[in-house]
Amino acid sequence: MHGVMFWKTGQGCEWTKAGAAPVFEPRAVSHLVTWQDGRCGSKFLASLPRPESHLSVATGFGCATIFWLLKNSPEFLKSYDAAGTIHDYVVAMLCGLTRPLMSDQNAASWGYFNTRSQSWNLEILRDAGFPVHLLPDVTEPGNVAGRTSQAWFEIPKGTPVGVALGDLQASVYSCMAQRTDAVLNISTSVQLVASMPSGFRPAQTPDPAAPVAYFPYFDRTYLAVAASLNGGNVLAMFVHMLVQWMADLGLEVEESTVYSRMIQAAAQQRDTCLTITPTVLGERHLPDQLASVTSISSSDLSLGHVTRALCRGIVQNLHSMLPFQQLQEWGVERVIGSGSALSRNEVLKQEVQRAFPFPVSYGQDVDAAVGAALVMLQRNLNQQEY
Ligand SMILES: Nc1ncnc2c1ncn2[C@@H]1O[C@H](COP(=O)(O)OP(=O)(O)O)[C@@H](O)[C@H]1O
Ligand SMILES: O=C(CO)[C@@H](O)[C@H](O)[C@H](O)[C@H](O)COP(=O)(O)O
Repeated sequence: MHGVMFWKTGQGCEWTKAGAAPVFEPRAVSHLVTWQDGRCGSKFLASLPRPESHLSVATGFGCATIFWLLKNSPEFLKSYDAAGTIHDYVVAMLCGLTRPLMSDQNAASWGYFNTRSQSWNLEILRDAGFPVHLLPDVTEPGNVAGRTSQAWFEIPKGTPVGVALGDLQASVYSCMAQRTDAVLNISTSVQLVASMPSGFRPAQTPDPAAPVAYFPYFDRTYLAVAASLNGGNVLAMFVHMLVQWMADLGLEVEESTVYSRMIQAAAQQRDTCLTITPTVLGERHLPDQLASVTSISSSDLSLGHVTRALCRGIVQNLHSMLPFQQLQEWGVERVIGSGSALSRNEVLKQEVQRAFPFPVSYGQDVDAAVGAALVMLQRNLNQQEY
């Protein structure tokens, strides 16, 4: 939802026949710059104008990436006249839109978008030389963006298509049954999310040092989100490191074997004094603070100790961003756990259960695609065109 890609209007894709059914293939498009992109360092971000928004701008956010390209690859930017998140691109191609349309959820994720006035910071951006023609039009999530211009995978031509939602908001919508639920997703990264009461309005100025951001949800409500950049990817890095060390030592081992053995070892090692702060990738609010290992004693060096400490560290890092007691103050009564890094790792589940002062349950259909479908069904069911 923070990422950006570019394309040429009218040449973004080509519809071809795959067997009997039409499919579209990308044509004059750029690669995707994702939320994980690290090209905008602290110095570069500090050189950007201050947004008129409650959300600050971090590396991997669409507008920061465009600013970077403007400074470092202006010729690249000149080759395109449309931009959006990758899901905005898909909607634009499906419907043959000449101008991309974006939900305020994705616009807020790009930065330089004011959720109160529902508008881009056009003046600030123009003054900084930003190519404002690349900013999509914005509409409310749940609105229809257009109709399919072709039949597509059994979906008939002329079917209404909703404007793309933020993937985080769509995942939350799929599983947050009540306002007293919080959602904890641990996949590549981690998000801990709680819903704010309907009258809640975030402060009007951005605070780059704040670990909790307020992302727009539906009907002018907000989600409080602690989005950590260090989740399952840290475990994946650890596994990759071990596999590489083994290869350097002349031994071959599959990553899947390492995952299962290390989880098994840590499951038997119920506690450890080893402390790992797992922020290998920094955090948006503390980009330069990297990972560390402390309290290393000779008795805590086994694979079980290290894996337990790593899993605990991921949960503790999240707690340092959004103390779990704060959730209690917001009225949270239950945590819904989701994400493949969590569902596949018993030790991470134990550490979550140990740290949260609430019951943790695991959703069956926690999925952005399910959330997007539910939004369109529930919010448009009574509209005339259905
Ligand atoms: N065999 C495994 N056992 C346990 N955890 C795994 C295994 N393989 C991957 N993971 C964890 O799941 C995380 C998410 O993996 P993946 O499914 O590839 O990504 P995503 O869910 O973000 O698309 C990885 O970062 C890693 O921590
Ligand atoms: O960064 C945030 C929220 O700020 C995430 O929602 C991010 O944009 C990603 O879309 C999500 O992390 C989902 O990706 P992944 O962890 O499943 O790879």
